[in-house]
Amino acid sequence: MILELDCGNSFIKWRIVRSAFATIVAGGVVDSDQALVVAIKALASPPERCRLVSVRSEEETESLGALLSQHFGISVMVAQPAREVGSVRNGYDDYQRLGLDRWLALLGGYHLAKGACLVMDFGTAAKADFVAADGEHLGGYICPGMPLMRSQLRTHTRRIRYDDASAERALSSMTPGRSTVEAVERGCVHMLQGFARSQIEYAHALWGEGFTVLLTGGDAPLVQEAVPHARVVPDLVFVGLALACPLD
Ligand SMILES: Nc1ncnc2c1ncn2[C@@H]1O[C@H](COP(=O)(O)OP(=O)(O)OP(=O)(O)O)[C@@H](O)[C@H]1O
Ligand SMILES: CC(C)(CO)[C@@H](O)C(=O)NCCC(=O)O
Ligand SMILES: [K+]
Repeated sequence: MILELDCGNSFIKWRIVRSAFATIVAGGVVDSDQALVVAIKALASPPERCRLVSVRSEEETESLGALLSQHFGISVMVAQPAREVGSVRNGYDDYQRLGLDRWLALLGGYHLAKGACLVMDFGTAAKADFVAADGEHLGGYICPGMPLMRSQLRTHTRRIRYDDASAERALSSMTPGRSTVEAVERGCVHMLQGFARSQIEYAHALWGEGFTVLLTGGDAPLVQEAVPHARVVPDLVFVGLALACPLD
């Protein structure tokens, strides 16, 4: 059993897979290291190995690794920046600066698309990355995701206040908002969808029709309907993690 972790800015996504590329046995989303330990302890059989990707600080990532080896006696393989993996070449001037969640998502995207692809990840931040047919990463874009847009509006205005339950209800439709919560929630979704559409336009200009669009991240479903031909792959970062950290 392999424990796989994607440590994002807001949440830790975890799952247990049977062998390197095989079946998913369990999985979940937690908001702290402690909650992760509790979730893994509740499993019928403990993991024997672990691989993870983190966009957190080195200290935070190390302390999570230490916690896992303390509780489960497993060694932890941590995804590292790379100039290339297989035929995919990191497009940053300084390859170490490219966020590892982006790097793994685009490795996974190219692996699945087997050709030119546009990979978009809608998490705390929204990210888009372009990989050409020969595996060259052309670079990408980063902007605030849904959680950051919404919290900026709530924090920097006096009269935007609403709870999470009404936010969820507001997204049952995309017609112009008739209350604050509808106006903000739907407005932010439009921002994400507009971001996605403009990336696709750019990909069209570069590659014509010959490319695949892949969507991932917790808020990918909010964008999906605006991008009818996209493939939604919730575990895209894990696909890349298996390629960057082979355990077999
Ligand atoms: N089951 C879920 N668990 C957690 N977040 C979810 C879930 N479903 C949807 N979301 C939404 O997904 C967003 C967070 O996405 P994700 O978990 O991909 O972020 P992250 O990995 O912490 O951030 P980033 O990828 O930018 O580092 C939030 O807006 C959250 O409300
Ligand atoms: C952009 C985020 C925060 C998204 O999780 C992450 O990929 C990151 O910390 N990246 C480093 C900066 C960069 O990718 O240029
Ligand atoms: K992520």
